Amino acid sequence: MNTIIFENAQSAVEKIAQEFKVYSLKGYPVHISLSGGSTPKLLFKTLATAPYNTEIQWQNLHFWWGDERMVVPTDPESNYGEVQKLLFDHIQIPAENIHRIQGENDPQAELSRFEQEIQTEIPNGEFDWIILGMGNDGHTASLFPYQTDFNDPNLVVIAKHPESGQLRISKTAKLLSQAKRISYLVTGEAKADILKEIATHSADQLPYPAAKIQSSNGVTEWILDRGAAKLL
Ligand SMILES: O=C1O[C@H](COP(=O)(O)O)[C@@H](O)[C@H](O)[C@H]1O
Repeated sequence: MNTIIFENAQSAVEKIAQEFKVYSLKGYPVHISLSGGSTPKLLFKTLATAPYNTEIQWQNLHFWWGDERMVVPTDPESNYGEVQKLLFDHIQIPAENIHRIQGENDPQAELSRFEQEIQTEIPNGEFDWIILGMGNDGHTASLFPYQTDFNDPNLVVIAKHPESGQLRISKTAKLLSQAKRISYLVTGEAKADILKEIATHSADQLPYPAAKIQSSNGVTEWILDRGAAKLL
């Protein structure tokens, strides 16, 4: 397990924010996939403030999501809606650089539309950077333990949250693993036990998608704070 451990969550997200700047200065379009849930909110707030809000060349960055809940963007559950509120409303970024999953649409129709958008924009299916989170149950994106088909040949899939039944659209394990770089951002002591399990077992012994999904030909890293890493 390739871990980078920071003193606190703010230092961890600052590291990621600096990487956004590095990618944005490359001078060509860079495709970045964001995660949802609670963990990355601090990252989005940090990116919206100085120096990142003005130093990052936002016009070079294209934003996608690993998953989306099938809700309208104004719903607090919307992964896109949170980024819009915390980040996009505070920076200058061309609308065409934002490739959201349209959670307000019919799931089947949106699955096809979004898959087509990926194929058009990224024909080789290799995202430059995919930032993922991990739920307390070991899910990542909306790929949940015991219900994920790791051999699904498609790029995206309709998933159902195992407890709430909420419908979601998620990138598949196949598409995620084609990324040039995968960074799991995990913070807080609540995730310490599961991180220890992942660090001490081989992925095939575990049911957790977060343990199994890695970049096939690139880098996979775990960006952690002290709390999450306390049992490692
Ligand atoms: O449901 C989700 O959860 C995971 C982890 O979320 P967190 O609240 O524990 O940070 C997230 O990566 C995923 O995008 C989201 O839809």
